[in-house]
Amino acid sequence: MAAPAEVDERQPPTELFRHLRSTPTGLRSREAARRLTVYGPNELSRRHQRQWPRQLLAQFTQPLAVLLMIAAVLAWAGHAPALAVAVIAVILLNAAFAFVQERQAERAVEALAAYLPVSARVLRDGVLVEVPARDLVPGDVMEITEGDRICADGRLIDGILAVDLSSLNGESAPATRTADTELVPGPLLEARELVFSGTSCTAGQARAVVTHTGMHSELGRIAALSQRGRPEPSPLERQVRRATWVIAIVAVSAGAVFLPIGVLAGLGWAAAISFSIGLIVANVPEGLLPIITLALAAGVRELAKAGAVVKRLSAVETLGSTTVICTDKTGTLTENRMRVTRLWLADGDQDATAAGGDARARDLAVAAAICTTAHQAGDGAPADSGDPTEVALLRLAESLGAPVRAVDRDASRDILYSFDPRTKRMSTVTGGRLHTKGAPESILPLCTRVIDDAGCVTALTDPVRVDVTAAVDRFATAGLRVLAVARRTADAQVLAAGRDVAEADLTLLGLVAMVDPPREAVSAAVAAAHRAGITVHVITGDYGPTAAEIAVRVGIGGGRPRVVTGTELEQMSDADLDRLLRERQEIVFARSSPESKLRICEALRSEGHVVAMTGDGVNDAPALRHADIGVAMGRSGTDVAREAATMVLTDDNFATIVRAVEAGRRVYDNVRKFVLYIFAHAVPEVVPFLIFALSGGAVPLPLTVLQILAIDLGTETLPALALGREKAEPGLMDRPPRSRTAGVIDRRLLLRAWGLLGVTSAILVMTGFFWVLWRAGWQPGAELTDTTYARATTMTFAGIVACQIGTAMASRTDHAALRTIGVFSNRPLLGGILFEVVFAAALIYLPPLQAIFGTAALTLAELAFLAPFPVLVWGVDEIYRTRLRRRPAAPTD
Ligand SMILES: Nc1ncnc2c1ncn2[C@@H]1O[C@H](COP(=O)(O)OP(=O)(O)OP(=O)(O)O)[C@@H](O)[C@H]1O
Repeated sequence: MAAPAEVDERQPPTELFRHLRSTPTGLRSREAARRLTVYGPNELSRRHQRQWPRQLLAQFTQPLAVLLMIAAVLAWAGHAPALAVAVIAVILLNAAFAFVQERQAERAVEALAAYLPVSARVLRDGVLVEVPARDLVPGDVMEITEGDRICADGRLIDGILAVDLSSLNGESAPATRTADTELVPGPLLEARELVFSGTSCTAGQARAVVTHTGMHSELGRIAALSQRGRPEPSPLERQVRRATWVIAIVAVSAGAVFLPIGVLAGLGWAAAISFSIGLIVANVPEGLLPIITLALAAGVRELAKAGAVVKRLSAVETLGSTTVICTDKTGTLTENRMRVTRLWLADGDQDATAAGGDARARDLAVAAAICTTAHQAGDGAPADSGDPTEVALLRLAESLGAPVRAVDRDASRDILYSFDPRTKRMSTVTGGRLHTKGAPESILPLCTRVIDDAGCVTALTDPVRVDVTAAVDRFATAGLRVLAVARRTADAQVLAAGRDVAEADLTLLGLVAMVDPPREAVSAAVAAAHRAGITVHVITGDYGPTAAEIAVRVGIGGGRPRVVTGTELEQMSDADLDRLLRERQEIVFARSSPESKLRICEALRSEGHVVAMTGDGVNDAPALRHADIGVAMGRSGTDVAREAATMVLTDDNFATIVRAVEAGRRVYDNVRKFVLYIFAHAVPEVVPFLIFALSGGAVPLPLTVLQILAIDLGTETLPALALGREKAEPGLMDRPPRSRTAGVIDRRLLLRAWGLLGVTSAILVMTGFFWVLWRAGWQPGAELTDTTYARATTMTFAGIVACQIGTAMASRTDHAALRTIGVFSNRPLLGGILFEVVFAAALIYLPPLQAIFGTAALTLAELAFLAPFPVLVWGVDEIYRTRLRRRPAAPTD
């Protein structure tokens, strides 16, 4: 990338424009395209691409690899070179495997950026257009408004902003940035006229000329200096790492204990050492962690395709344990496509589509349309943009024959008091008149007059107030969103006194009521959430009855949701709120403020809930950060909310949250499946040694050390990987959420792995071994010929492989019968099993491999003896799962 011309961003705008060869109306598109080739795209280069050698090396320095290396050295020193080579092969294969998986996981997370394109508004050819943030170039004039992420460094040329610089200086209080400012020397980050890439705008509106982009921005410089930290391990990874260590310690201790016993039982020292090492290497589950990371990454990739982009791998598992979803109403439960259907004027309700002939209706519509910042498709914008409530108001004015053009509206506007989510109103001043629109309870108390039936201004009497309130309730109980519209003349003196003084003594023009129908898939998704034991609360800025009606239509609150208003919530003590939430009734929190979202989230979390919370505004960011899963809207939300969230919905749809919960549960289940599979093989591998040791050597060692390694190396991994891809089990969303404290490796899993699958396999394997010995006429303590011994150990080896096939099939479901998901439905697993069989056959029948692994060709009768093993192991587990399903409440963890 070429460096931009050395620009001093602290010079006055006129000189800065001269240096940047730009103007306050921005660049021409062709010039911008040329600069893009010269300066390169506005993005941070990925440093870690060059870090792969270090990543690969790290695989060899991690403790488990070091442990295996010690084992290899001991084997070499103990004159067992074949074993040493085999252990080194284990180390190399594992490192390569873990490295590839980690890279894949990283790539999955990186690829998510493509689902969340960041854009910026810039002036190109004098027109305000939206471009991908990576296309910004020095000299561009960008517009920044509340909620935007600032995409390049720049100097303000007009307007005033509050910016959150915490990403650069850690300072959480917003800082003011303004165009007209005296130059005060000092640190760059504190310059009041400058804005920086990577920070965000929390309030205001301004334009700035871009001075630096990409790696030349302040953020780029910081990124170039700092090392990219390793991502935090997820709770699941931490749990599994701990379990891996416990097992490694057990394996090492078992190896250490075996050594003297082996010698006492008649093995020579060299053979006993080999054996101890084999036991350790076979039982250390070094491949487990990378498989888990990969399973989580696969979950992330799949979720992104389904419309839910999660930013951390660990979010996938948290999603699975979600117990409460707190959702917005507008746009999440509803379509966010508003249409004004009803009006209220002093003489009563009117149908909005038939009110064209009424001058008062037109006046009301124009006043509402003037008090907007949105754009209608066709009116200077390719598509509707801005708040859909406002687009509906612009459409209303047009349909009543009094269109308000966005250019005229903006050009004639003197002041904009933007929408305040606390007061729930917005005002604009145009030509000495202030127009206000907002929640009726917010506007009505500020009104002293009203337009009467004849279109004249009269005093707003109490009976009329009662009429207005009744109309609001009438509209709201029909599920309509209601706005009051008012006006006043505002002279310079009033305006100088500030917003609070200006927004008073208003004349009420009337009410507008609009429909925003529920999204189609939401009812089914709410029902699915309920079946899955998840409570759904609605937290909305809208009016109680409107929100309650929408909640009822989508099935929240069982037909009669409890409504708690913002005022009621404010008056409620923390203890009362806890009590209310403990009732597990679904609640509509209406007219709520962003602060109340945070309070509800805290209360729910303190009760032990795992909370998914949606939000889209700047003020929602704290609640999104605080929730277990903060969910932001990809389409309608602000950049600030998207940044604070853990998950971004690219379709803004409630149903996607429920789908994400399902995916989270499935990934977690699959992790348990391959942990079960990998753990199960320990028993049939260890039991042969126990029998040898306990018999004091009267029974020959049923399995050679290289045969163990062959199982560990060649036959285990592929089926385990395939289990990570298993489809959702039936009933996955009919179970209550798993408890937050439940470990992935619990007692039930261990009992099933070791006690059931492991013991069954060990019995079968040892039966096969003794059967071969018996057929050869062996007596305890008697010497064996080499061929008989080789055939007997081969039988043990092949027996373990056969049992692992049964274990793999059994591990595919946790509760359900295998036929409900289809015996042949996991193709990768069938492939893995085929590989396992071919690998084992090669070891048994290829003479060069026979020589290394001490195997001998099995006869048809012996193969026939092995054939039922997989079905028996799998069958025993089917019986266990049938009994589990019959139990009244199947455990979920
Ligand atoms: N652009 C606007 N101008 C004036 N008032 C508005 C505007 N948008 C919304 N309102 C009023 O403020 C209320 C709350 O709006 P807010 O955007 O906070 O919540 P919402 O969109 O209704 O709900 P949710 O929080 O579920 O998305 C609305 O019911 C409406 O009365």
